[in-house]
Amino acid sequence: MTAALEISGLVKTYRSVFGRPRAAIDGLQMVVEPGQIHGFLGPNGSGKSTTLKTLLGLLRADEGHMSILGQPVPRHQAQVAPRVGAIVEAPAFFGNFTGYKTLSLLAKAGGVPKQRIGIVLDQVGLSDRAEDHVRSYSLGMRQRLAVASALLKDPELLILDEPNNGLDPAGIREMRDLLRTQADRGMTVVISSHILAEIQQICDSVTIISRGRTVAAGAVSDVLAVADKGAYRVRVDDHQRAAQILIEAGADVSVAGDHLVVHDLADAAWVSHALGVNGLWVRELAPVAQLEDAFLTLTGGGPRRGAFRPVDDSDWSEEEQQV
Ligand SMILES: Nc1ncnc2c1ncn2[C@@H]1O[C@H](COP(=O)(O)OP(=O)(O)OP(=O)(O)O)[C@@H](O)[C@H]1O
Repeated sequence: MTAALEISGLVKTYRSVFGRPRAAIDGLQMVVEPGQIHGFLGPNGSGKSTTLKTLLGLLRADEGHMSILGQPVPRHQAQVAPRVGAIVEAPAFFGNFTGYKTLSLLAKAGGVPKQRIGIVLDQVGLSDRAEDHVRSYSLGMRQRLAVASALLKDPELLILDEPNNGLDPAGIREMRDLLRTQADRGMTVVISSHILAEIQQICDSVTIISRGRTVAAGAVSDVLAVADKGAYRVRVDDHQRAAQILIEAGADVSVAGDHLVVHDLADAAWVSHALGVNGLWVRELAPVAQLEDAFLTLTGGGPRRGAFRPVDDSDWSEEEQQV
């Protein structure tokens, strides 16, 4: 089956007049199968927006191959554009226009039949506010209006950069249902997000990037299994002191919110013993099973040696590889 989206060996370097050239994307790989909801994840500055902008023809790549719905881009961008809906940067709406008028202008400009406006307003839950001015909309409602504008042409591929920004928990749930309904109808959805628990609930597959490179990709369960190897989630009352004890005892530890993740652990009992003899009692000790932990394991300080990396790491310095 033809991939909905395929990127290989993508390189994008930003050049400024004064500073050094900066490789924002450095050999990135990504494949999204049709009909899936795919999470595109990475820490701040890892290159997600640059990748999506390059894919959509807003930036020019230095190297690499990209295709959308089986068509190489940017060569066939004009042909695929009507089949792709995207929000990559928060769109600016006119506050004096109503939601309906905003969408009707966009529909007219895109040659979309008027009937689609009511349908998409309904899909994003804005029908009852359609005649209100956009300036009276909350951030979350503007976000939903943006998604409605991307859905207008009933695209085969929908690309959303941080679609849950500004949404309250109920709004996030509605967005999840909306995207799931679209995927069940056969639409492929790519979302970038920092809300990893949300991604874990909604996505069939993910690509995790760090420093412009792919560090893990595949079904959510497969990515968890890769990160899971030897990584344990540890909860204790005083996790700062626990981290200190474990690091002094030679463990590779990162702090993840209110708990620790201990990496490359051969024997989990070693942790409870090391903490127990120091008077700290372990409340939870479990293999990593949350995407958030997997994400930290895979991106903490950059790609880790031994983690699944379908890209060449020969140009990484020894120091960088060991972080
Ligand atoms: N116009 C630009 N000129 C120079 N450097 C840039 C430019 N845009 C982005 N960068 C740099 O490229 C790298 C990747 O940025 P990008 O915005 O793609 O990351 P991101 O993963 O989308 O981050 P975030 O999650 O914070 O939005 C960063 O180091 C950023 O500083």
